[in-house]
Amino acid sequence: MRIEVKNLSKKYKKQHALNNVSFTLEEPKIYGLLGRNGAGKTTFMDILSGNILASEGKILINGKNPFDNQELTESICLMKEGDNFKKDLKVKNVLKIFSYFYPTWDHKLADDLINEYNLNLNAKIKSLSKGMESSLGIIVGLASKAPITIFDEPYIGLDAPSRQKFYEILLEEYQTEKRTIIFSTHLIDEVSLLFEEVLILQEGSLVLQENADTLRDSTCAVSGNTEEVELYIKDKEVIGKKRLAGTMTAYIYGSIEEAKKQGFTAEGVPIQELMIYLTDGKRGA
Ligand SMILES: Nc1ncnc2c1ncn2[C@@H]1O[C@H](COP(=O)(O)OP(=O)(O)OP(=O)(O)O)[C@@H](O)[C@H]1O
Repeated sequence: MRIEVKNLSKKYKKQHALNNVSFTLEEPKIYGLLGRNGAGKTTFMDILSGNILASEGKILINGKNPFDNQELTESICLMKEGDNFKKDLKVKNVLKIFSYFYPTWDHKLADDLINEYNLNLNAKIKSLSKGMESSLGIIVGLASKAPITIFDEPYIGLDAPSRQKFYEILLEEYQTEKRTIIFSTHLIDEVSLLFEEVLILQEGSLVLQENADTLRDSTCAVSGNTEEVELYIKDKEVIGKKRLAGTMTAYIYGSIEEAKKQGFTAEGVPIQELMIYLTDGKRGA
């Protein structure tokens, strides 16, 4: 499904959670939506899911507005870090409700995942541990097979092996059937290999949208004497610069080898580091 975000803003009183954001998600991919606390990620995901209205601008999914549009909301599954389910329901009731709601629901996958995560179907949500409740969120998100599936830090309380299992199953499922998966996470190092495209929000604005392989393979951090680095990057595409006491690190699109040949210190830029750099309010260029 094609998602077009057009001049999207959301204001809470005077606070801009999103400020004139525009981008397009063209095709089914695994998108990483990154940004620091309060950057506007959850607000964006809530508007996309049709849960809240934008103050200005719009999101169109295949040309239509998701707010109050059942046909579209059946195609979108948003699982947040908690409070996805009513506390008095049993696990089996939750599965039944979501299976009715999503026409694409995969019963077999849901059953397999319930076994995998060892959940008791008769347990009430309020009796589940944080990790167990997170597992159920992951199970519902995956089994919904919704063409747009959104995970907003869904792993609170999940231990590392359980998260690893989730990433593996997500990839397996995605490889058998592509869908748009939007993943918001603070565990960037852990998840970044899953991403095919990365979007970074900073204080309500989009500061980067890029193919993840391009970020991994075609960006580098070049460090050295400020004047020499400035000269070297003059004709290059620069993502940003960081200065420190006569030295400079420039984040650029370019080859590590080439920069090394010129005598600079050069290394790849992990997505985590790029995110920190791009969202550092004090960065100086
Ligand atoms: N219901 C609300 N009422 C008032 N302000 C809100 C509300 N929801 C979000 N905000 C504000 O909007 C901004 C963006 O919040 P949002 O939850 O979208 O960020 P986020 O990127 O998801 O953050 P985090 O990584 O901490 O979850 C923040 O400044 C937040 O305080």
